[in-house]
Amino acid sequence: MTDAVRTHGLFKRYGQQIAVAEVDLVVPAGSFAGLVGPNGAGKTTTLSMITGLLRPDGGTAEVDGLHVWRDQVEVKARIGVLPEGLRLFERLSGRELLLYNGRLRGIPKAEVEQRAGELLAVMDLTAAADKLVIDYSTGMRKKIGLAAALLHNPSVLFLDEPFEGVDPVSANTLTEVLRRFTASGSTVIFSSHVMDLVERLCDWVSVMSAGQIVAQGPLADVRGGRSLNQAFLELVGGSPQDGETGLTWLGAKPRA
Ligand SMILES: Nc1ncnc2c1ncn2[C@@H]1O[C@H](COP(=O)(O)OP(=O)(O)OP(=O)(O)O)[C@@H](O)[C@H]1O
Repeated sequence: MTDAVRTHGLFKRYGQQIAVAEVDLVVPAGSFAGLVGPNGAGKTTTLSMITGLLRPDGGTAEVDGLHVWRDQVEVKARIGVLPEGLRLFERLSGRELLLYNGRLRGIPKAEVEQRAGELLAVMDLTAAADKLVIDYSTGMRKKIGLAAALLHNPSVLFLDEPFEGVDPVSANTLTEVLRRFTASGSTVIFSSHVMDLVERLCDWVSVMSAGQIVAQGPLADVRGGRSLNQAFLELVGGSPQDGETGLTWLGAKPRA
């Protein structure tokens, strides 16, 4: 089977800083895949290059066997993206935003209206459907962004920190929507810092550290009998004691 995503030697530098150092990321089709790593590991930079938002300095990226930068139109038709720091059209209502996105994607009007109504209902946004996006909360923005990314039924969905700012009830709903999506053979790739969530949702994990993939494969293999959190700490070189060095002054009572 074709991998949903495959990169070869993907590379990006910002001045002296190497953000992504020849990364070979693989995600099998139909996976619910997690991309994890500490702050600054290169996750957003990697996802941006795979989704055609940022041009790599080296290497290649393929989605469904198509070259991201050579077959741009075909790739963009197949993917849905919820990027970090998503910019939305603030002066449209949630419903208008979905209808506009659907028309841009070339979906017939009646079909877009039906899909938009269903997505708004599933995301619990029906009551806010006619409110301007500028008045949406952080979690509501994530949900309308996710609805926009799903509207054209993409083959591969890329989500950068999709659960950040989302309340637990909505997070459960999003989880169910995404589970249903992968059960039908589509692929989800999401970045997260929340190991419990990744462990609960994902069947495939890629761990990044300092611009490189340090572990990748089925969840059980990456965990290796440990919790994912423990495996993560061992892989990225952290230890639970690290936070205890220094800071002896913090919390110390002022001397009388
Ligand atoms: N536009 C930019 N200009 C300069 N350096 C950048 C830029 N974007 C990212 N970097 C650097 O590239 C490295 C990787 O950043 P990136 O945002 O990809 O990490 P991340 O794994 O997504 O981090 P986080 O978990 O904190 O979101 C970091 O060292 C960061 O400082």
